[in-house]
Order: sequence, then C-alpha cells, then structure tokens
Amino acid sequence: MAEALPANTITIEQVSKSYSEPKAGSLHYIIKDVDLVIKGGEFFVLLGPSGCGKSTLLNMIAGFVSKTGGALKIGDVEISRPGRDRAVVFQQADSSLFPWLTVRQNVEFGLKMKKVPRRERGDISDRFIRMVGLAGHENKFPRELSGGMKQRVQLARVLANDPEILLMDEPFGALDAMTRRTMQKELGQIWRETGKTVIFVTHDIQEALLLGQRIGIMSAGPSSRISHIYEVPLAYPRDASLPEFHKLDRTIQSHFDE
Ligand SMILES: Nc1ncnc2c1ncn2[C@@H]1O[C@H](COP(=O)(O)OP(=O)(O)OP(=O)(O)O)[C@@H](O)[C@H]1O
Repeated sequence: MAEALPANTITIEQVSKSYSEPKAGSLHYIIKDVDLVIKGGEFFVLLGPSGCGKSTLLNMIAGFVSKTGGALKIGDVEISRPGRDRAVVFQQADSSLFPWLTVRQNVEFGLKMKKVPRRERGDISDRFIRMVGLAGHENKFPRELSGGMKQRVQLARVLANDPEILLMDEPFGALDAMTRRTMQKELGQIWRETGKTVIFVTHDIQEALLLGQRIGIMSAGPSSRISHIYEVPLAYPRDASLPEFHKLDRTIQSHFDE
C-alpha cells in the first residue's frame, strides 16, 4: 500500500484543464498533464510567459477552478473547493479590500467572521499590521493608501486568517520597482518567520530568484506543463549581485529565448 503523504504536501498528478471549442469540435488544453509535488513550508515559484496557465494552475490549487483531468491533493485529500487552509493574494488589492473598512477592520474581517473575540482579534491584527510595516496606519481607509500599502493590507489580512498555504498571483506585479523590491524582501522575511507554504506566480525571473527555493518553469501554452524545476542553492536574503545569481538568471532566461 502507498505511504500516506504528510498532511501539508500538495500533490499535482497528471493535472489538465481543457475547454471545448464548439466550432472546431475539439478540446483546447490550457495545461496538460502537469506533475508537481510541493512540500509543506516550501517557497515554490511558478514562472512562465504571459498566458501560459500559471493563474489557472494556482486557481485550481485554490479550489476556484476545477480540473478536467488528473489528481490534485493536499495530503490525501482531493481539492474540490476553496478551504480555510488556503488563501490567495491577488495582483490588484483594490478588488479584494473592502473600501468602507479601515486597515484594521479589513485585516480583522475574516477573524470576525470566525467569531474570534474582539481582544484576540486586536492582538492578531496588531501583530500582522506590524509585520507588514503598516503600524500607525490602522485607521486609514484603502482610498488613503498607496498601491504598495494596499498590497500590504491584503497580505496582513491573509496572514491573520492563518492559512497553511499562501497562493500568490503576481502580487507585486502592479507596483513600482522600488516598492516591489521592498515587498519582496519583506515577504521573504515573513515566510521565514511563519513557515507557511507559499506558491508564488510571476513572469519575472529576478523575482523568482529572489524568493523561491524551487522555481518551476511553465512552457508556453497551449497544453502548457512544467518543463523544468530549478533548485536555488542560494542563502536568504538573496543577493542579486552574486555571480551564481546571474548564472541561474541566464540559464532560466534561455528557456524563454527559444
Ligand atoms: N474560462 C476560460 N475559457 C477559455 N480559456 C480560458 C479561460 N480562462 C483562461 N483561459 C485561457 O487560458 C490561458 C491561460 O490563462 P492564465 O490566466 O492561467 O495564464 P497566466 O500564465 O496566468 O497569464 P498572465 O501571466 O498573463 O496572467 C489563456 O490563454 C487564457 O486566455
């Protein structure tokens, strides 16, 4: 009998997502036969060109999109719907924050839904608001915040709900370069502090190398799959000026030059 997998291992086995093309009378595969195992506590980056299916795969792990083939499990449990063990951080914080709630109220929203007592909610939101560098801004509304600050609120809210798995879909894609660097550093630190499993989608190789323990390269679609997986043997916080960093950057870039 097969050995039971640790409860927090994500197993993706021969997973496909297809749509029928009524005119052609055939199936259009966005992703096809994807195999991947992500260990609990790992920082895994999904890297690939625009439109290859990264978000589709992430949304399947989130339980938002159903697969059309294969098996997708957390531990031994098949993913069939969203769950409290997973949370998604989207590229645009605007679409996920409640504009009529303050920073603190946004961060505490999920806790309130779970009926966590007020004092405990306050302690938890204090901790994560501080962790993402927003202390002093608790009573502001989203409209009073910059893009980077809104993204921090989104992250604090997700962390406050304490999911085991953070699914991040180009979370820093809409930020300016400087804010992006700061957020990358902070996310790296938060991941090391909390030990969460992170699956991070990007099409930026530098970002992938700054953050990921492993980087899965998705081939261009249709019928995209994970063509290569790189282990990044560099210490955190990552130093982008190291020759080893440049070497890996060039190696990964070569996948997209063809
Ligand atoms: N509901 C749908 N029906 C048909 N095709 C879809 C549907 N949803 C997504 N697609 C297609 O699937 C492909 C993959 O989309 P997806 O958003 O997963 O890619 P991505 O790699 O995340 O792209 P980007 O980096 O630009 O965000 C695209 O070609 C898209 O047009």
